[in-house]
Amino acid sequence: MSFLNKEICDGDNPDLTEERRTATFDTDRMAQVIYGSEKFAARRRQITKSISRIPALQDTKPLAFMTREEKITEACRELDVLSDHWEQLIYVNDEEEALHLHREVIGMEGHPFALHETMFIPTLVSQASDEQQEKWLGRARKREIIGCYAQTELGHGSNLRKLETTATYSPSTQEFILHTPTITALKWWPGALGKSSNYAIVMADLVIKNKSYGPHPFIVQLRDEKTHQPLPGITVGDIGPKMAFNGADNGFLGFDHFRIPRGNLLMRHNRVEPDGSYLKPPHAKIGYSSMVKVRSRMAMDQGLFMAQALVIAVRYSAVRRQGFLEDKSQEVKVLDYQTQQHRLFPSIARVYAFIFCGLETIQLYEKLILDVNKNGDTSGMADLHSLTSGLKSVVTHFTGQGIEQARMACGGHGYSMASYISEIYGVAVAGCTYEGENMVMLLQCARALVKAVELVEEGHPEKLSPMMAYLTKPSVTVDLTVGPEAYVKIFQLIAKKQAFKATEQLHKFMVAGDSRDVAWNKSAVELTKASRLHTRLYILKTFIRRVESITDISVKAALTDLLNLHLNYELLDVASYALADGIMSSTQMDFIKNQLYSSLEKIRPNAVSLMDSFQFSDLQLRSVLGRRDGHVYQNLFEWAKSSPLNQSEVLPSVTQYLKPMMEKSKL
Ligand SMILES: CCCCC/C=C\C/C=C\C/C=C\CC/C=C/C(=O)SCCNC(=O)CCNC(=O)[C@H](O)C(C)(C)COP(=O)(O)OP(=O)(O)OC[C@H]1O[C@@H](n2cnc3c(N)ncnc32)[C@H](O)[C@@H]1OP(=O)(O)O
Ligand SMILES: Cc1cc2nc3c(=O)[nH]c(=O)nc-3n(C[C@H](O)[C@H](O)[C@H](O)COP(=O)(O)OP(=O)(O)OC[C@H]3O[C@@H](n4cnc5c(N)ncnc54)[C@H](O)[C@@H]3O)c2cc1C
Repeated sequence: MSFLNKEICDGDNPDLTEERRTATFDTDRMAQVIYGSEKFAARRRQITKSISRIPALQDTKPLAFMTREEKITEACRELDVLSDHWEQLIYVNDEEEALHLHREVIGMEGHPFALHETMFIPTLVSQASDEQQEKWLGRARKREIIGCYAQTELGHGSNLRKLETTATYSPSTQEFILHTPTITALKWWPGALGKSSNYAIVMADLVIKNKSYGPHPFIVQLRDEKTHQPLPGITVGDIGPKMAFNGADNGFLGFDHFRIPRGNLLMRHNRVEPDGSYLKPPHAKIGYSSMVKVRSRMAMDQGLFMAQALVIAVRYSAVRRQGFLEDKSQEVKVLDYQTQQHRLFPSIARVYAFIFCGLETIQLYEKLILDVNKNGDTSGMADLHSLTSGLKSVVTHFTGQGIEQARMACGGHGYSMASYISEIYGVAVAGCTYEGENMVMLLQCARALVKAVELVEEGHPEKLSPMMAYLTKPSVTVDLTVGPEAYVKIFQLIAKKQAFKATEQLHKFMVAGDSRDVAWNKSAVELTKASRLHTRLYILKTFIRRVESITDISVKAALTDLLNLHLNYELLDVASYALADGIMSSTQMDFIKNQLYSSLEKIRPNAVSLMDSFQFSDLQLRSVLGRRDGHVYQNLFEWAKSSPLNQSEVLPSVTQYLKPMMEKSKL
């Protein structure tokens, strides 16, 4: 079957054109599955087309050759152009369309609105009262003000209970006094805080009549709206260059007894009355909702990061020829090597799996916020917190690994910034740290798991949430040839065993006299293992559910191959648990390996199209190696020629140092 789009393929590298001819499915149809609906997939394409018609948004100097200041200026220039065209390009207030627009035009290196869209506005939506929304939300949405989310401090990021910034209520003036009592209390890391934002959501310890009520969100004006100068009492600046993400001005912030009105405490769920009396929220952690929101997006966002790296690596692997197989008259595409396929294809499967999870968790968050805001129903919070805590940790870890493999799969050229993979890697792995350090979040997920195991042990399995129901499944012998459900059963047994073992270890230390906290720490590695298995089981089940629901036969067939690869690869990856516990035999292991190798062969003809289906434009990819036309060598040469070092034949470093040094050596 051929789905070659003549218009697109004309003039492309013939090797890539051949790959596109062999695809067994329509990439537009696959895009509908990836992006969750026909409507959104079509809107993405429409937006991409509209962007391509705006000359001011087309390629400028490559980002790799820009200084940090130039990158920030360029991002702001693009934002300005976008704002002139905003209403033509996207439906106003459509978060997904806005994210796509930013991703495509400005890319992933950060920009002044990165936190405005992803945390500042969502915090106002979830935490501000109707009255407060009236005051700030409209202005924020119109971009009259730029906001960020200032929580982490120099001394504390993970342990929020120890944040030191205080917001002390003064009943006589009906104000909160924000203060940074020590150097470690300086806010440190918030994106777009340093130079761009003029407002921030500041998480500070609410203090009333000498009593601490823990971290609460406040909206704080940082800079004068006309001059952009910091307001008196505020110290703010950029924290300096980072591993990647250098288009963003992550910042520091200190307060010197800075006063804000009482109405600046976000009061949708809790209140401080004029006399200082405090009304509790319906759930103690409701103020953390913006973090849950970002975590619920991370499977999707990280999946898309890994997808970008894989589009580059897979296209390049179809163009790169090196070495021989049977035919000695022509070198083979490196994509034909089994090792190359094994390096890339399991990550392709993970990309799809992560994205399917992301589609689900984004919706779960939206539902939760509706339940909380409309009905005061907080019952879904604990489950979503534990699910997204585990998911963000597992997904970011594997995304980092997958991107690094994609880089190596491009050989030497992968190491060049022309590939853009190093930037994608640098940005993606920040996700292992932000929104909760991965180990810390795995341990949050483990709290829920241990509680669930304890319920089973106490004879209350009926109280388990559906996600934990597998903890009651009895051991069974499984015939792997029957299909995905058999893999799920084995995975469930492995995950269940580990959850029980880790809990047993915890209890053993407690019985021996350790406090729960100490016993917890002595069991922490085992607990994180349980969380990973639990989360990987969720990912696997989501992948299966999604593929089962697809109606397009050819898309479903291609994704079934990918799903089979995923099932075999994941099970093989955790086989040591299964072997140790006698859940799987070595014969079954051999079966899984053979299935895995045959999946690689099945996926091979669709590899390029599976990645083309993400429909990233060249503008978004920013990769010389990964361009859709596949003219890698010509483009690489052009790119190298544009290096600032090549703008003169003899560099000052040569005339100033190397020449005199060589002259001296002659004497
Ligand atoms: C957004 C990006 C999209 C686009 C991508 C483009 C480019 C990306 C590139 C760059 C990055 C761009 C943006 C990055 C933005 C980053 C922002 C940030 O990083 S903001 C700061 C994030 N900080 C954290 O995540 C801190 C982590 N720590 C915590 O969350 C908490 O301290 C912790 C660990 C949960 C503990 O909280 P604590 O208050 O101490 O609670 P306890 O331990 O006492 O637990 C008591 C019970 O409460 C439960 N709990 C905790 N949190 C929640 C919650 N949110 N919801 C529900 N329940 C919760 C906890 O599990 C306990 O339950 P049990 O008692 O066990 O039942
Ligand atoms: C690119 C980027 C963007 C960011 N953007 C923002 C932002 O917009 N706003 C904002 O407020 N913050 C932001 N942050 C900060 C980020 O949220 C924190 O860095 C993160 O939550 C981790 O906290 P930490 O730095 O205190 O790490 P630490 O907690 O100091 O981690 C150090 C080590 O200690 C371990 N550790 C800590 N506690 C425990 C525990 N209880 N049990 C076991 N191990 C533990 C960790 O696993 C880790 O190995 C950003 C960070 C980055 C890198």
